[in-house]
Amino acid sequence: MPRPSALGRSPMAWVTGVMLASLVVLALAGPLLWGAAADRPNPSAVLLGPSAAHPAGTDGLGRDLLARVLTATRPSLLLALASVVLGATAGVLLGACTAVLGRRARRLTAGLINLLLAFPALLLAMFLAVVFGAGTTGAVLALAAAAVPGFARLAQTLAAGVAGTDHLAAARVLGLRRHRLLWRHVLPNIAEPLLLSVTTAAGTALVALSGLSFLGLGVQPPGYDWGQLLSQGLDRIYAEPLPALAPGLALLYAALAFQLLGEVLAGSAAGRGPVARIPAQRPAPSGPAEGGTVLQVDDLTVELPTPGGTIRPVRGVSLSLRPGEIVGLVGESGSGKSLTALAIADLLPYGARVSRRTLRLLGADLAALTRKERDRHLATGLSVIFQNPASALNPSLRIGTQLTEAVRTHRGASRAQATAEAVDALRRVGLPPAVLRSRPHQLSGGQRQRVMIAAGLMVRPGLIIADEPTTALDVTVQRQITRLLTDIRRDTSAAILFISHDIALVGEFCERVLVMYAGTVVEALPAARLADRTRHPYTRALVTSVPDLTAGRDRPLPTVEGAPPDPLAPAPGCPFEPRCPRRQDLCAEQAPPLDDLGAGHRVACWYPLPVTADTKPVTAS
Ligand SMILES: Nc1ncnc2c1ncn2[C@@H]1O[C@H](COP(=O)(O)OP(=O)(O)OP(=O)(O)O)[C@@H](O)[C@H]1O
Repeated sequence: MPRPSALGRSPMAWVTGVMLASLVVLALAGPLLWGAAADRPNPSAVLLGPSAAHPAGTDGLGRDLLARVLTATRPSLLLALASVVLGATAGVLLGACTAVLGRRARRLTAGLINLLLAFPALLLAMFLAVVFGAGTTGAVLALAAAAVPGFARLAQTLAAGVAGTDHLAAARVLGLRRHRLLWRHVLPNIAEPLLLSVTTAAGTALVALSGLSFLGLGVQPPGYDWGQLLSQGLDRIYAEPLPALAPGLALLYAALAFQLLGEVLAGSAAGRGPVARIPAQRPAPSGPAEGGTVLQVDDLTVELPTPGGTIRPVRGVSLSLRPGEIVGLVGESGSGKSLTALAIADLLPYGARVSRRTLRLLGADLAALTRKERDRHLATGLSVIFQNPASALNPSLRIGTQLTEAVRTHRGASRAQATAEAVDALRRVGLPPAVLRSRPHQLSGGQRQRVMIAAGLMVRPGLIIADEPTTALDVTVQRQITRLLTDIRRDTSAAILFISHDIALVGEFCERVLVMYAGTVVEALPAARLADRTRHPYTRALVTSVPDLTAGRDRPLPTVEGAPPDPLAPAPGCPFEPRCPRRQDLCAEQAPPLDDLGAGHRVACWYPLPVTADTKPVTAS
């Protein structure tokens, strides 16, 4: 929310504060100070004009109109606020839940919101006021119901932004239930714009409620609010304008105060600059690996619907990791690395279809588990470190809350125990316990990435998937993070799947490397072979295109000529064939199988390169 210091410097904020304070004082003190005069009939002073005794005149029973206007502040404000709170609560819950519902329920809810929005709000309020019955309760409920669609649409739109964030994905992997996702991860991140809307909606509700009372559908005699006083004053407006003007001015003053409040809060929020986008890390636990394998994936394929048709960005990928092993998954942008990781973590976007022959994590066949069991197994066995630590941590939560959430949810750990574990996890990644009290925006990029890694360690994962965890960091911090991952592997025996487009980094940091191209693994080999034993022309091209400091500065950097194939029009042959310097007829006709060359080396190429010793050494870029 806006900082008090920023608000304090704005003259408009001061004016707004004074106006709101005066309304609050009037609402509290009005009935006590002027309630008696407002209700006391005086047959000798009926329908008088303004005078010193009655500055706004009197009504048909001789009651002082100024006293009635001042006394009506409380009911007018309370009823308007009640209708806004009810309408906003229902609307926000309806709209925000679309971020955590399944596809079908989300569509139904979105359809319902669209349907409700088709009715003009004020007409709907009047209709409902008649249905609920003329009176205070009916008017408040009618206005609340009429406000629901607007708030629902706003919350739905805002929540859609949160739904695509890494930190919500991270929370899903943690296995948090939907209501918890909603309360902890969606609502806090959309609260600010919603609160701004609530303030302006309060002014609108005030006017609308007075309108219903004016029409005889709202507050009923002997009760009264500004709308009803306005209606009574209107009967004699040509003879005495003040009895109508006084409640009208009060209404205008209060509506303006709420409107200004919205403006001040919005201005302050905008001036603060964008909120650091969050996120964090994900989950994961530990468990015994079966047959010495932490992860076994065979023939993984992912299909995604796109406007141009269905694409298969991952096709028949197989990989396995043993405890304590660091395997690199490398390839140019769009080769399917992230989708492979997301498929393993069960985090694919809505609409994705996944098929696989085997998907075993820590001894469990994920396909054989129920949804709930799978979520729990993933939440306690797998940790995912996202590329952008600034967007992977929830900006609205303290680091301590984010670190302890998973262990408290899954292991039922007490707050003290979870905090002790969080301090230990932070220590392991080289951060002090004080970080627990920080929020993500108070940390540097490297510190956030360490926090993400610490969050993953909290569940003692058997497998850590690090999806380009160093791409957003400078080279020095990159080194610190890769060293940290190496230490973690040594200390915990967790296997690490390290995804990167930087083949030099992968060659240096990993033990085995899988090279992906156009959704398939084209070569798998020990990292030590990258320098001079690559057999696939694409891998060789990647290796030779790594710049080094000794290259002549006047010579252009080597690049891999051409572009990856169009995923909407896959060719039957080898996907690299159009760019391959060694292509022959067979390459365009048939995709090559991933042949085993022995010594952990496999290649998918009809005409693999001969082994040479003249390839340049791979050095970190
Ligand atoms: N939600 C989606 N809908 C449609 N296509 C998608 C979606 N997500 C990814 N793709 C496409 O799938 C392909 C593989 O994407 P993926 O993110 O796995 O690539 P990547 O190798 O990780 O690339 P990068 O290094 O840029 O992250 C790309 O062509 C991408 O455009």
